[in-house]
Amino acid sequence: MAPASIASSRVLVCAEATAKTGTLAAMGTCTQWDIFCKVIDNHGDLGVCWRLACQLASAGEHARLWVDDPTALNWMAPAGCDGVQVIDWSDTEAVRRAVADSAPHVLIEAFGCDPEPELVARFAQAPAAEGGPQAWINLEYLSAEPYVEKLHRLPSPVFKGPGAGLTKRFFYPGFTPATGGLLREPDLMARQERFDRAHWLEAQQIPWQEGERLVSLFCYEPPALAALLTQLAADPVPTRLLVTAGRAARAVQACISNAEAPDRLPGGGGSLSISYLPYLSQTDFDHLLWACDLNFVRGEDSLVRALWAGAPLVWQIYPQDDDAHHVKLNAWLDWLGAPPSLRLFHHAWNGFGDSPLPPPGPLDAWRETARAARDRLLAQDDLLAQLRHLVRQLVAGKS
Ligand SMILES: Cc1cn([C@H]2C[C@H](O)[C@@H](COP(=O)(O)OP(=O)(O)O[C@H]3O[C@@H](C)[C@H](O)[C@@H](O)[C@H]3O)O2)c(=O)[nH]c1=O
Repeated sequence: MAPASIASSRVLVCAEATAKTGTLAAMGTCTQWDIFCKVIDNHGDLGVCWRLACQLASAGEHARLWVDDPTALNWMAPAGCDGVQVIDWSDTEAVRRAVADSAPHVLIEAFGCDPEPELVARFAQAPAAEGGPQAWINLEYLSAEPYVEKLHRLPSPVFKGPGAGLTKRFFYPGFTPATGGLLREPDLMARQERFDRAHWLEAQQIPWQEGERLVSLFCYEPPALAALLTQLAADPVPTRLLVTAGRAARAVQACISNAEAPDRLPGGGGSLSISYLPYLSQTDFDHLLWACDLNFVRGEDSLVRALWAGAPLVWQIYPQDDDAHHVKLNAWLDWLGAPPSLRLFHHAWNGFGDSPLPPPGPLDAWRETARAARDRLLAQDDLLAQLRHLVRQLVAGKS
């Protein structure tokens, strides 16, 4: 079951204002945004869509998130989000009610999933007096490859189905000013500054000792995982590895039980201690990244969050069959300005080539790289600001 996050209060505010002014569009704010999300595997699709929905709601918009499997929201967002309505897309009755309820002004299909045809029909026919269909956005995956700048904001006419005659717009998140940017809450940096690491670790019952290096691990099954564990266990600096729930924890446990030299791995002495974490809320996942001296992340959303954390980071990219992820990883390393040590480490961590995994670091240089990248990103508009700007331009016929 999804968390009960239907913000009737905000929906009412929208409805009352509409009655007074005649149109939602006339209000300039409080537009209804319907986001469609299919959970393929892992958590990134939902993680990104949930963040976007919450940021829209915080900005005073009405957001409905359609998701075919909302179960992960139970741990990702146990408190829900005021102003976000979750619609279980696999529930026929919920879909019927939501379609009958209202038509969106902005339709967002995340990662090329086809939105509910009946809602597309309502969207297409929305009368101008009610704000009309303002924009249909195809929100794409994140990449630092050059094609992103070329394709961002391009129109894509719809020829078939209930939306025929309308035009979708590609929206590409990205790392440079000519892309759609990255999701970032307006108060993110201020919250991070106020963060109390010792207090948070204690609240999570993580037995951290002063002087112990903290490393978070969120990964798939990296080929060099056993090598990393062995290195950390042999390092003179003590490390506490905070292993996230799910695939990362299973991968670590498999390494430990398969280890040829288990006496060098945790449980058998050495400098490495391991804490297995429960699934954290997205808010606490951020806290984890803020607390650590080195973050191993994966996929899409955790990469962005690790960039905002400003600590040294290592990315395991989502593997693709045709090895397209090699190009994607290198494009990101180029953008990052990764020093050779970080580049080499990424290649080994992601299983490119035969080089053995070097020891992580130097962490000071990696931190400097991460901070410089964050500064560049902070100087750019965030994804939501860019998305709203595009919608305003489309409404004004200027794009
Ligand atoms: C482990 C953990 C994750 N999370 C959240 C953080 C993120 O929002 C989300 C993880 O998403 P990602 O970092 O993107 O990694 P992912 O590997 O889960 O998702 C991936 O899924 C594939 C299908 C996509 O193609 C990839 O691009 C990528 O998005 O889960 C928590 O909130 N708490 C936790 O304890």
